[in-house]
Amino acid sequence: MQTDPSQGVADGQGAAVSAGVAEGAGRAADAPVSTEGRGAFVTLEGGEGAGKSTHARLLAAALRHAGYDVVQVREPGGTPIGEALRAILLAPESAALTSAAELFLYEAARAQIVAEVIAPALARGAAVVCDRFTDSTLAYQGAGRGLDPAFIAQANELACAGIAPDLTVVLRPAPSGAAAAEEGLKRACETGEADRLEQAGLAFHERVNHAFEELVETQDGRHVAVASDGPIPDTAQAVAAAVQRLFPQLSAEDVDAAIAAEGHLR
Ligand SMILES: Nc1ncnc2c1ncn2[C@@H]1O[C@H](COP(=O)(O)OP(=O)(O)OP(=O)(O)O)[C@@H](O)[C@H]1O
Ligand SMILES: Cc1cn([C@H]2C[C@H](O)[C@@H](COP(=O)(O)O)O2)c(=O)[nH]c1=O
Repeated sequence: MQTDPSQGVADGQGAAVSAGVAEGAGRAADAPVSTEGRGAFVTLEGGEGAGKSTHARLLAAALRHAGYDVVQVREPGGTPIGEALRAILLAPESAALTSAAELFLYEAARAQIVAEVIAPALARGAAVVCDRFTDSTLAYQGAGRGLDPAFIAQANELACAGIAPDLTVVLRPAPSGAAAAEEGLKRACETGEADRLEQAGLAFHERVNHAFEELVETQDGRHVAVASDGPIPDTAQAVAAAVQRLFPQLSAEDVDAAIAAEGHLR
């Protein structure tokens, strides 16, 4: 379970991002991404323990080192209301929460962070790095809980008010959905008591991880898979390479600096 509630707005300085775009839109995987004057929006996705918070943090630090103005956030959370909803959603004591109630709480947290943090940051030209976003709802409440994906897409749209990620890095702690679920849960549960979602069972998490695989397989030009089954520095460089077309100033040296600052060894 990710317990650090300190993720929120943290601004760097310097160059605004000159890139952005509408969701999916059938881009080639290596095509440049245009953000039409606003900042760039990157999301990190994957099942439990995939490495999202580690790589959101390292990517944000590398981008700041490269001179970008960066806002790093997580979902659910990132605003006082969102963090309160996160506490309800993750508490094992919330076991009675229905799937519909769960969906609406995630969407409420999302509507809040989009309005309060993400939209204003993008409007001023900042880069936004977000740990989980709308794809998590499709994977967890759609594939995991069995709610209608078309309804979820509509709910996502309402909460996002026209904002969509330019690029999404899907982290894979193992090559297949089933193995990723097992390895990711093992990693996540090593770091503390399992939260309500982590307690949902292996079959649930296999469906979730399979759904992330399916999003990558759409080859829509937004979803990029990155293996997180090796050393953290290698994955950090691969994440940076995956988003480089949004951030031309970002270099391997910036990633090295972020890695060194966190004390990771090669
Ligand atoms: N290549 C890697 N990249 C990221 N994390 C890794 C890697 N290899 C091992 N790990 C370990 O996996 C664990 C989970 O990482 P992290 O908390 O970043 O994942 P997460 O996806 O944010 O988890 P959660 O879904 O529980 O919030 C950490 O203990 C981390 O050290
Ligand atoms: C955004 C979102 C998240 N979830 C789930 C996924 C995780 O189990 C938790 C968040 O905790 P983490 O430490 O950030 O991994 O919430 C979900 O089910 N639906 C969503 O839309």
